[in-house]
Order: sequence, then C-alpha cells, then structure tokens
Amino acid sequence: MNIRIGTRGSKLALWQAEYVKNKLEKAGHSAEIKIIETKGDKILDVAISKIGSKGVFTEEIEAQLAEGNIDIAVHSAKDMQSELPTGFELIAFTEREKVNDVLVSHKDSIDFYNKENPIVIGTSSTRRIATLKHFYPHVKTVDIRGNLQTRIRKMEEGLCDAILLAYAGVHRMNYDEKIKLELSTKEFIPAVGQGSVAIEVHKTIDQEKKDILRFALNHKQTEYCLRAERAYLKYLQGGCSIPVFGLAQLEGNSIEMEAGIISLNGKERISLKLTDEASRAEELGNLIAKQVLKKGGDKILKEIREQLSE
Ligand SMILES: NCc1[nH]cc(CCC(=O)O)c1CC(=O)O
Repeated sequence: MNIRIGTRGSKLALWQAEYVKNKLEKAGHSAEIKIIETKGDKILDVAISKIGSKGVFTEEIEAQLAEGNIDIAVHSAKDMQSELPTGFELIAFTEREKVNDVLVSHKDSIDFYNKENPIVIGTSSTRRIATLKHFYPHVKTVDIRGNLQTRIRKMEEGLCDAILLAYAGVHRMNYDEKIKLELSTKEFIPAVGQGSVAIEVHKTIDQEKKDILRFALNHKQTEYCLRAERAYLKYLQGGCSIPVFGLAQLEGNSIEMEAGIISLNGKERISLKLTDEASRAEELGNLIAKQVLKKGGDKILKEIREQLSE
C-alpha cells in the first residue's frame, strides 16, 4: 500500500515524517512525503499565544486530509490540541523518546546553580518559565522564538547563555553535544505528549488502511500514556500556552501518572501522582484533572487565562 504523508516543512517536522516513512517501509509499504505550509510557518515572529486562533500549524494540513490528498498527517504529539476539529482523530503514537527537558549551550561551562552570577536562559514556554521561577528563582529568562536552528543562532549571537528544550527535539536535530544539563522530570515535568510523534487521520479513511497504519506505527505502551496525558489536558482545556504538565509512565499493566499546573509567576504549583490500570488511562487522566482543579488548580487556571488575555 502507498501512504501519502502530510507534514510541515520545518527540519524537525521533516525528521518526524521521514521517521514515519521509514517505519512504513520497514512494514512493507511505500510512502511519500508532501510538505504543506501552514499559517504558523508564515507568521514567524509573533507569539503563537497572541495569534489567537487554534490550529495555526494544523489547519492547512487537516484540509488536505479531509480532501483525501494525503492519508496521514504527522505531528509532534505535544503540539496537538487536546480536542481536534470534528472528523479528525489521532490513531497512533510512535514510541516515546526520552521525555526530559535539557539545557543546551554553545558555552563550555554553564553553572545553572550559580546565584551570584546567574545565567540567562532563552525559552518562550510558559511551563518552563514558571517552573524555573518556582524551583530556580535566581535564573533569568529571555523570550526566544523560531525553530531549533534559529534559537541556537540567536543564543550564539549573545541573546542568552543557554536554551531550555525538549531532549527529543535536540537529539533528533543532532545537537546532543551541546546538551549541558538534563533537568529532572521531578521538577521539570514535561508537556503532555512530549517525545512522541502522533499520526492524524480524517474519519473517511477506510478501516483496512487504519489497521495497517496502527500496526506499523503505533507503540501500544506509549499510546496508553499519551491517552492518559491527553485526557488530563482535555479536561483542563489547557492549550499549549498554559503551564500545565503531565507525565504518565507504564509499569507492567499499570500507569503511574504525575500531572499538575503552575501559576505564571511560579509561586503556586500543584502536582499530583496517581496510579491505575493501563486500560483505564483516560479515566486516570480525568481523575487527576478533577483533583488538581479541586486542590486550587481551578483558581490558578482562571488567573492564567485572565493574565494571558491581557
Ligand atoms: N513546542 C515546540 C516543540 N514541539 C515539539 C518539540 C520537540 C520535542 C517533542 O516532540 O516533544 C518542540 C521543541 C521543544 O519543546 O523543545
């Protein structure tokens, strides 16, 4: 069977599409990649949270799916909204890469813990900024945008000493030698979905194709974890600009999940850990969400929404 893969044209997106193409070929299928430019690729220097509309990186790709010009769309799982537009679904999640955030720098010595002479970290993730403020309030941050290659260039030009990124993207773009520190997932709990690649289809796809795709691409253990995390995100209706985090991990047949929320200034952080059977992944995500809201997460979430809309 020939599978037409739709993707954005950024280097990381192309890596992901090639990765999926390879897996399909190993399973005995042929595959081709179609690059689709999205609104998010055209508007480069505006904060995504300020462009406002959801799906700035997905709309044009979903249009191609709906028209049947491509069979699947490949995305970073963590960039996918918790609720897709009607008619679309995620049918597979590839095996998750190491989930940690890492500190990347061109400099030899980066002293993350130095309070006298604090380093400046480039990041535009509200989750990472708030987490830094909470655990390492001495560290300074500066807004940095663009793809990984652009960010590294801006850092080298002097904007900051280091940048805080997901290990998965840094590794996939071959910047391992610039990794200076690996942050613990006890403090820097990743964004929901971090490290996995998600496969999106339109509901008009026939069942046989869907089965073939799942068989070739889906990593069952990763899927359980991602379903739990995405249920959590959906319950909170948290978009990518809200500092919520969630990490589910499989131990045998059960999932241990830690998830929470942090206020933008880092002062309040609510985090809970619960365990349930893997088959109850979504219930687990929902339950943690309910408890996080009850423990004060509702108030934090409301504050964040007000602050972000200012
Ligand atoms: N929000 C941007 C983004 N989307 C996916 C990745 C790469 C890692 C992944 O796929 O989880 C990154 C970069 C980053 O957060 O450092």
